[in-house]
This record gives sequence, structure tokens and C-alpha cells, in this order.
Amino acid sequence: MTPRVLVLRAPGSNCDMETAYAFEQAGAAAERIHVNRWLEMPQLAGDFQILCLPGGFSYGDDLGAGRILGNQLRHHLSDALAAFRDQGKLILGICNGFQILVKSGLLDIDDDQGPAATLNWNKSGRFIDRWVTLRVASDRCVFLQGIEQLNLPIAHAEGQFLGRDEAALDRFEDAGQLTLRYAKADDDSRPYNPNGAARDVAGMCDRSGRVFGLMPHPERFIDRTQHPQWTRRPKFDEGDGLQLFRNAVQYFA
Ligand SMILES: NC(=O)CC[C@H](N)C(=O)O
Repeated sequence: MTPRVLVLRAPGSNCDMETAYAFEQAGAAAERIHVNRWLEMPQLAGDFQILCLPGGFSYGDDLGAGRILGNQLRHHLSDALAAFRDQGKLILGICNGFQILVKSGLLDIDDDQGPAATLNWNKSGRFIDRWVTLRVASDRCVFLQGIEQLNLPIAHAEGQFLGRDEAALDRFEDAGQLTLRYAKADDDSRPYNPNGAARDVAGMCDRSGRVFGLMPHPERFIDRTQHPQWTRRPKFDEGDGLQLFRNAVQYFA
């Protein structure tokens, strides 16, 4: 079966086309749909197997990155999203999409005291645009199956993952949710954790492993020529990000 992907657009999304392209390269059929169409017709998600929240600056990052779209999902599309999750489907949030997922309540972050983790401004207080090395830290996440290490670009201002306290981080860790971490690379002397994230977290999943959000951009490394050093590296076939999308497609095979 060819899974159908709903790539959700909102005012300020800017990675929706690349993300739809990445899913198509991996064998899915992707459609970009504006959030206002989904709000008019919540049942339209029933025709899709994967929901993807792409990167960008939804609603201009007003009130904090991802806050407004996260609230729209939480308050106006909660039934449609709960049905989507309960049917065993997949949800992926990339960069701004991760910020939206954190604020939407879909990542099993909230407890009886409210959200136990958030994405804060980068420690440097600046937007950071560079490549990072990542390692997969648990086998919980559907999207990361069979992947150990990745090289991907980041481009964000509000990407510092923080837990409410160490106990909250321990709970996520024990559940295998802190799946993707920034990692040291031998050939790179820059700080390996670019934004000061707690426990080097670059991405996390929900307890089922079917909802996943990450700050780096896998859709920006599909083809090997997208890597800044592709002519100097030993020959390789494809970008590191492609396998992540392929894993999502293969989940429905
Ligand atoms: N690339 C993106 O998705 C940017 C995310 C967000 N707007 C930030 O700057 O933090």
C-alpha cells in the first residue's frame, strides 16, 4: 500500500514543498493541505496514513514558535487527531513542526502539573543555521528504525529542549522517548550541542513511538549533493534524511 501523507500548511510554513518531495522520494503520496481546509472538514484526515507538520514560521512564531498552530490542533482538531493516533497512524513534526507538536499535547509531555518539557530559545539567543551530528538513543521510534547516526542541518531560534526538572527528564528517558541526541563528531571542533538542549535532545517521540518531533531537517538531506562536502567525502548514495521517510512508508507495507 502506498501511504498518503497530509503535509499541513499554515501561514508562515516554508518547508512544506521539500517535505512533500522527501516523502515522495521515499515512495509515499504526499498532499499539502492548509490548516483552514482541515478546520472546515476535520474528517479529511481519515484519508491519510501519515500527518506531517513541516518547518517554517507558522503564524510568524507569534506568542512563541508553534504556539498558535499547536493551540489550534489542541483545541479545534483534538478529536480528529485522537482518532488519527488511535488508528495506529504516524505523526511527524520537523523543526517548527516539533515546536507545534510540543505545544499540541501530542507527544505525551504533559502531566497533572502541565507541560513537563518545552523548547526554549537557543542558549545563544540567536538563530542557528549549521550542520549537526546526531545519534539515535533508543529503539522506540518508528521513524528511526535501523538508523544509528545522522548528519543533518538545523535552522532554528527556539530549539533548546528543556525538562521541568531531572525527574521529568528521567521519566521521558525511561519510556525511551528521548530518541534523538546531538553527538560529538571527530572532525568538528564546534560545540556539538548547538542550542544547549538538556541531555543533548534533538528529537523526541511519544510513548508509542508513532508520534515523533525533531529540530533538525531530514527533508533537506535527501540527495547526496545537498551535503556541503559531498564532493570531498568518500562516495555515498543518498542523503541521511531519506531513510527516516522510508521507514514511515515501510511501516505501512
Ligand atoms: N526552520 C524552522 O522550522 C524554524 C523554526 C522556528 N521558526 C524557529 O526559528 O525556531
